[in-house]
Amino acid sequence: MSALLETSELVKTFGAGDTATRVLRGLNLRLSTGEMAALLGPSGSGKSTLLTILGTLMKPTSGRYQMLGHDLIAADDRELTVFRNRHIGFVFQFHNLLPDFTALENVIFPTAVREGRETATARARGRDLLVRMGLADRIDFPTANLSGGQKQRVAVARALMNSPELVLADEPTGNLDRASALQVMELIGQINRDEGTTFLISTHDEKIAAACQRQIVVADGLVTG
Ligand SMILES: Nc1ncnc2c1ncn2[C@@H]1O[C@H](COP(=O)(O)OP(=O)(O)OP(=O)(O)O)[C@@H](O)[C@H]1O
Repeated sequence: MSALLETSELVKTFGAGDTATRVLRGLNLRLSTGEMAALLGPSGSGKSTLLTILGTLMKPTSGRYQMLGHDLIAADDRELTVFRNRHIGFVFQFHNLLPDFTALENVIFPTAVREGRETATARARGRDLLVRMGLADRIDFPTANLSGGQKQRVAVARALMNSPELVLADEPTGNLDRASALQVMELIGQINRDEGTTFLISTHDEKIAAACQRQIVVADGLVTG
């Protein structure tokens, strides 16, 4: 499989002097197109830091990072925003849905804001994704009225709206019960198989990790397994 992204010798240090914390210590990672990988490691090992850097939301202190042939270290903020909007989707533990907006409005909202209008194509894509997330009968419900698992499935649909090559998920099932968590993972797996979307999913849960084809372990700021 071809490489979707590759990091080399990523270092991230927070702070300076005596209080400096070196979180990533020369981390090397390669993700192939179409992989569904779990990111495991003890609390504080640097998983969220790594996801934030891979999502181009923060630059490393040093090291190299390439995705789809782009040098994302050399890119400026404007180029990174364009790149991120086009190629990367995000799912977080706390989904940040707008509670008074319907499921469909939440899914298409970021795209509508970016494009300055809401198109029929976007609505159709949003509906299709919600149906695939098992939410056909919840499309026009305000998200305040949905269960935790349903909300997280809306968040996954929102992340997929622009057909990104990569979806980064930071403990997406962290506040769900086991059955809802496994259902979200099953639906992510279907999207991975159907659309070839690459997923990197941080989790503390071995069962969630086992639902992925690959397990990447981070410890002390390095990939150790
Ligand atoms: N902005 C920051 N400033 C200073 N230190 C930070 C900052 N962000 C993260 N850290 C530190 O970096 C280390 C790694 O944090 P990170 O959130 O990446 O770990 P994690 O593996 O995702 O942990 P968890 O599994 O508990 O979510 C921690 O010691 C944290 O305190």
